[in-house]
Amino acid sequence: MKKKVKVVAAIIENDNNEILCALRSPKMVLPNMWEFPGGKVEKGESLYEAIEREIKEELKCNVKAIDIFNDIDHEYENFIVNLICLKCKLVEGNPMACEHSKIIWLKRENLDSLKWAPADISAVNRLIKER
Ligand SMILES: Nc1nc2c([nH]c(=O)n2[C@H]2C[C@H](O)[C@@H](COP(=O)(O)OP(=O)(O)OP(=O)(O)O)O2)c(=O)[nH]1
Repeated sequence: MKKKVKVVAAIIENDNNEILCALRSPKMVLPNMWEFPGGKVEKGESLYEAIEREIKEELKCNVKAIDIFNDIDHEYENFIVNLICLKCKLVEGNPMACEHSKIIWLKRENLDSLKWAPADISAVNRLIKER
């Protein structure tokens, strides 16, 4: 049976209504694909705690998780991901790409110009239709 991993990812919007997109590095699983920054939920953590911790670790800034935007299971070749995307608000600092190859801010209508990790497509499509 395939292993299932629970992953939280942050949808962070700036004052110009742009959304933060992060490019996975060539060394990561799913190399060179775009994602919403985040990572695996640890034992005993709430989803909200997990995303706030992951963002601090990966982007060296503080966010507050507001609510769950999208929750889906996606089956990859070697594992199943339960990807939970949470809307988050930047509360302190500016995101810096420490583990990612790069991060960019994009308007909703341009989100589909990137090569997204397959599990992210449903959240991306919902965001594009959101307004
Ligand atoms: N962070 C993140 N991971 C995603 C997304 N979409 C998607 O399929 N994934 C997959 C890629 C990875 O297999 C898994 C997350 O693992 P990760 O490597 O980013 O998490 P982590 O920082 O906790 O990893 P680790 O090195 O500590 O084990 O979920 C997404 O939008 N954000």
